[in-house]
Amino acid sequence: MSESPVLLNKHEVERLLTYDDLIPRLESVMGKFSKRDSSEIIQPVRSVVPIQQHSGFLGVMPAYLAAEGILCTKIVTFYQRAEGSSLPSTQATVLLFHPEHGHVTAIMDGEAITAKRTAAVSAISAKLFKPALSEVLCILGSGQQARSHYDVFTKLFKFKEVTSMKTGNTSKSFKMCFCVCDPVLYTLQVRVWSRRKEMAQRFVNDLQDPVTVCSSVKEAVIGADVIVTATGASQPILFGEWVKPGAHIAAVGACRPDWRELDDVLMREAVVYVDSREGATAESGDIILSGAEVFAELGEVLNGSFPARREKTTVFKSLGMGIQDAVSAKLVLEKWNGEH
Ligand SMILES: NC(=O)C1=CN([C@@H]2O[C@H](COP(=O)(O)OP(=O)(O)OC[C@H]3O[C@@H](n4cnc5c(N)ncnc54)[C@H](O)[C@@H]3O)[C@@H](O)[C@H]2O)C=CC1
Ligand SMILES: O=C([O-])C1=[NH+]CCC1
Repeated sequence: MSESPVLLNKHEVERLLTYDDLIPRLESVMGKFSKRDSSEIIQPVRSVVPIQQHSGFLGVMPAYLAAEGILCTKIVTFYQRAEGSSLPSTQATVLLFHPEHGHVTAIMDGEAITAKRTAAVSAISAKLFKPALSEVLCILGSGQQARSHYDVFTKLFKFKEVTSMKTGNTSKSFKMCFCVCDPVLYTLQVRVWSRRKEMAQRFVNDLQDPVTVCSSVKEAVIGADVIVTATGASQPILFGEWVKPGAHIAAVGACRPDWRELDDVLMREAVVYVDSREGATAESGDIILSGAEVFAELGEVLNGSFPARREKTTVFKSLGMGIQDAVSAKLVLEKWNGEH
């Protein structure tokens, strides 16, 4: 008889899954995935069941990683929620199986995994594609993904923007720090926009570090070097005409073939990277409806088959992959096993 599966709740998964451990595993698995060796990795495009009556979707995301001995599936629901709803719009459970015997070895919360692995993958894209001198980060949206992206981007990268010496404003939104190599005061600069300004303000109130709340997308993105779009929008909110040439956009929302976050101008002018070509051509409205050409998968850059065109405006269109959940869940289980 197989042992009962390990059950891990959101709190435990959040505690055990750290970006430092996760990022190298994601880089490795995405690089391998992009070699399309089916004796190594099998990951079909997600199956999605629309729940039209309730503006929701159920997705099933299986993956098998032979060399790592990981057999996994995530079951995820995502809903278009009214602003301020107390229910999370993305909820998930991840199941790990014994690849040889087929029984379930672990059942764990997938909300924390989804939040952290998505943000970690966007951070990998930023590491590869953001301009060498990136001073301003802009986050569109103030939900779960916005928060995990804020956490990992500010952990990995430093953003700053020159500010006038005279505006020595030391409020929460503008914490000053002194740069010893240049006698100018700098402001650590992160900007957030959300549909309702009070939601963006609530987001900022939970943070230790200074973040500027913006009243419009245009105000938030003008001059930004890195832009994260993490919204439930189904129509474009980010327009190419506002985007600084050379900026990097990590586009996380709009995961349906008829949903958009980015307009045609941006999609056609940027060099477009995706997590999976099959996923992008089946599920991304930004790609399908704009007719934009996909330049490469993130994994193809990670495994050296395609270049990172950092000098251009770049879009990384993320949809989420079962292999990302699989390596995250395995990491969580390994850590848990190490403690018990
Ligand atoms: N690429 C990936 O791997 C993943 C993508 N997602 C997608 O990322 C997006 C954000 O997910 P969560 O942070 O979990 O959701 P959330 O509900 O926590 O946050 C959504 C944010 O989008 C805003 N928003 C909703 N409708 C909007 C509209 N029409 N225009 C502008 N803003 C709007 C909300 O105000 C909120 O700030 C969703 O589209 C979700 O499906 C979620 C998980 C993984
Ligand atoms: O990868 C994922 O879990 C999701 N992508 C879009 C909604 C959920």
